[in-house]
Amino acid sequence: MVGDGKVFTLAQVSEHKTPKDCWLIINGKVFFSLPGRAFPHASCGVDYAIMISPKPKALLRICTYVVELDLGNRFHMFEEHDLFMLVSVSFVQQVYDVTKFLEDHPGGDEVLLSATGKDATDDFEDVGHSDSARDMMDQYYVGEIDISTIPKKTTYKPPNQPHYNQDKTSEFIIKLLQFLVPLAILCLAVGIHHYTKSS
Ligand code: HEM
Repeated sequence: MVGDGKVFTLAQVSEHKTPKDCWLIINGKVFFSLPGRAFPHASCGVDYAIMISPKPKALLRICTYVVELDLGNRFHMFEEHDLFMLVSVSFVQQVYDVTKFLEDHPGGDEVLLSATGKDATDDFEDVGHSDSARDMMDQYYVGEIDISTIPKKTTYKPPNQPHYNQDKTSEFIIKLLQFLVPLAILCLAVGIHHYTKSS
């Protein structure tokens, strides 16, 4: 189940990128429900796995994201048995209309404008915004984005390495010949010298 807000595509959000109309896509808030309990807001991110999980590897096997529940300013660390319930998690990104905030943003309006038309979560997180900054976000919330419309992050793949010959035998034979051939020539020369001298 996803929040009640309107769901936008990336293309729709990208239309709002001017100083008079500026929307941002931030965060990876998670909406999901556990049997009998509904948690409307939870933030997620792989970084939290390292921070909060006693068993990050086990956790990451179940779900790429780790969820940290915000229960009224108290953080709930998942117990191991909770993790198996993450299968029903839906990931959504919030859309914020920050037009009215542009002038007042302590980081300036340019950074906000440059963060439009894409998932600005990393930009937002890199700054290390305070809790009060996060609290302010709710007033600019206009909906959610359909994350399937956001291109997946591409990971760097090194170009294919040239195929090295693993068989070292031929290399060894060449080195051996480089040593044996001059030695054979030397022996032959010495032999000829002795033969001609004695005759
Ligand atoms: C709704 C979204 C946002 C809100 C409500 C917000 C709010 C704030 C607030 C209150 C501060 C003062 C410092 C703090 O309390 O953490 C701040 C600083 C800053 N913000 Fe944002 N911000 C938002 C989005 C962004 C985004 C997307 C970026 C980057 C592209 C950004 C970049 C910065 C920078 C560079 C500073 C200055 C940090 C410093 O000088 O130490 N902000 N923001």
